Amino acid sequence: MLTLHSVGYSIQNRALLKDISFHLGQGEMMAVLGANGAGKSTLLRLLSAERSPSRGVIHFRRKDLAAYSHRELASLRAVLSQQNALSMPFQVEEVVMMGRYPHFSHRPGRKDAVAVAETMEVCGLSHLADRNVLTLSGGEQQRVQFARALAQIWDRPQSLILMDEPVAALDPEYQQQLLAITKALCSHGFTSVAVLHEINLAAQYADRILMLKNGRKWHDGTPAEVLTPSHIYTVFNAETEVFINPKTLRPYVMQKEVKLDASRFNSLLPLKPAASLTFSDRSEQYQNIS
Ligand SMILES: Nc1ncnc2c1ncn2[C@@H]1O[C@H](COP(=O)(O)OP(=O)(O)OP(=O)(O)O)[C@@H](O)[C@H]1O
Repeated sequence: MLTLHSVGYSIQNRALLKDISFHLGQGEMMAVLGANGAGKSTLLRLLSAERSPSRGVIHFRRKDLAAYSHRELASLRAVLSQQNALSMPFQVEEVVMMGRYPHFSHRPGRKDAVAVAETMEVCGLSHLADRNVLTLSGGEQQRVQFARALAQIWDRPQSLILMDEPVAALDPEYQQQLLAITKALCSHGFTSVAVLHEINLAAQYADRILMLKNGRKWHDGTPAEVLTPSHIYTVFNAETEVFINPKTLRPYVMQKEVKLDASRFNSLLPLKPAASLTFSDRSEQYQNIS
């Protein structure tokens, strides 16, 4: 479905991605993990053809990604990016229908209406169909954008879904729901790549995890292969304990509490450490601040 051969991307002589190779098969659900600035969004921009690699080549369905027209790509892959903010008062249904623009020229047809109705139902948005999208909460708007992306490829199994931090604004229920929908689609032939910050959601849903560090591929494999304490420490500089869920055999990562250098930290704070203060000390200090 998707193959990267030694892909690199540079901007103003700075290499943001270096020598990345991997193959993603049809039906796979890949999570991309990495610290802030590791190059995850940049990689997604290359996979969506928003930007072109400076080195190497990306093959999508055995053809150079650069050889696809915009229209062809729009009917084969959908993108849910981090910046989706709308400024016009469209109705929710109209925004979801925007996903169908590549499929009709003047008016939406029956297939388009069905795709919109079905994706809104799957995403639990049917009751919001005629709401002004600007009046929705951040999480609701994110779910509308997810439905728009799904509507774009709804009737095209074998398509690719690319998502950059799709669950960042969602509550726990909808985080699970969005990834469960994506996983269900992958079991029907779709393929997906999602940039995630939530390690345990990646562990729970992804077939495959790609870990990036400083623009390089650091680890690539199943959640159990990739999510070890030493790999996580190398990539995130975070101390963790990893347990295996006996039912799913998937890892569960527990982060250890971070201990700050107390003497240095306390010297930077405006107040004395709370433990050494009496109540009257504290109220006096707060009064002084206000
Ligand atoms: N247009 C640009 N010009 C210069 N540097 C850039 C540009 N775009 C991205 N970068 C840099 O490239 C690096 C990778 O950025 P990218 O957005 O891909 O990281 P990320 O892994 O998605 O990070 P985050 O988790 O914080 O979203 C960062 O150091 C960023 O500052």
